Amino acid sequence: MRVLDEYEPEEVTKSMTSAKCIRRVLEEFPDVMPAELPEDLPPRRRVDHAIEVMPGHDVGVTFLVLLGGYVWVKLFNSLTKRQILGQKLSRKIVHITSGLLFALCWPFFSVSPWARYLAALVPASNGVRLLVYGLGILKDDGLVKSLSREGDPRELLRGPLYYVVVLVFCTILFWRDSPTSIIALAMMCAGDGIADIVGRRFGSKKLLYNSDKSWAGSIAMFLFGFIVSLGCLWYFSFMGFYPFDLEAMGLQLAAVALAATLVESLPITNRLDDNLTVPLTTIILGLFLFPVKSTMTPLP
Ligand SMILES: Nc1ccn([C@@H]2O[C@H](COP(=O)(O)OP(=O)(O)OP(=O)(O)O)[C@@H](O)[C@H]2O)c(=O)n1
Ligand SMILES: C/C(=C\CO)CCC[C@H](C)CCC[C@H](C)CCCC(C)C
Repeated sequence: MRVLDEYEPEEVTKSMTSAKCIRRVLEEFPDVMPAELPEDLPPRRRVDHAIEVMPGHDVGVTFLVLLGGYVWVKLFNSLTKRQILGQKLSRKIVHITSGLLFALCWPFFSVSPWARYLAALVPASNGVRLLVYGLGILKDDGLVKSLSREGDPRELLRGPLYYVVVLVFCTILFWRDSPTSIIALAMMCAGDGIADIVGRRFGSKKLLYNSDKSWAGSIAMFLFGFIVSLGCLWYFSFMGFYPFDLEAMGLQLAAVALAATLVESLPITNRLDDNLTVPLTTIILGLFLFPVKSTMTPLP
């Protein structure tokens, strides 16, 4: 029986996905354990190997992330109810953290083609929850208070609902195959979220073309959105999904962050919610600057 590194490179054709590679490796080397895989494999492939042989893995991860989302929002409900956090700040922290924490869970799903759809069930189920409480079918004052500006349940049907719809689309359309989805979520969650917090507090100098927005808020959005995008891209690169080359992508990322910041600053919020315009701008630009790649390159 050949050991792994006796695989001839041409035997691992370029068209093979990581799942096929690993399945072929497992067929050929059924007793290969992650510890015996070549040391220079990126961490992600070790997780792949383990996951490939664990049926029901994705269902378990989906359940854990769903539970995590419920607990996370419940935590801020409680902090708001006990007046430890103000309603506006609580809503913004949930806005900044929820979508990012959700995306950071993506690498723990398997390479199965169905993984993205299972993952999308998490924001989709939160969307159903927002509809049920936003339409008044059920009542939960704590949830409404922690996710709305003025405590009106119908507010859940705007910003928060658009937010989870964007999460569903980014998960299904892009998944881990392109940096675009990660950048879009970083700009929507971190960028738009920090603009509100910084802008309300330090935004005395308003923008010339929009007296509701400030220089401080927009500069904070650009800088924090750019930095969080870089951090997320580094994380997905560390997990083995695509290369992280600051020199190659830094300028393109700055251009995307600037475009999203400019769109957010426009006086169109009363008609078009930032939770739609910011990720949409990022995705349109990102598709040109960061082409969609296959999730993994075949094993060497
Ligand atoms: N570039 C920005 C963005 C926001 N703000 C401040 O943050 C407040 C809320 O910003 P806005 O974009 O209207 O909030 P949303 O993103 O719509 O968030 P939410 O709907 O969750 O309140 C603004 O009134 C303003 O005081 C700012 O100064 N500069
Ligand atoms: C108030 C919000 C937007 C308004 O601009 C954010 C709404 C958040 C959703 C109600 C909850 C989203 C939960 C995530 C999809 C899952 C998070 C899981 C993670 C492990 C915490």
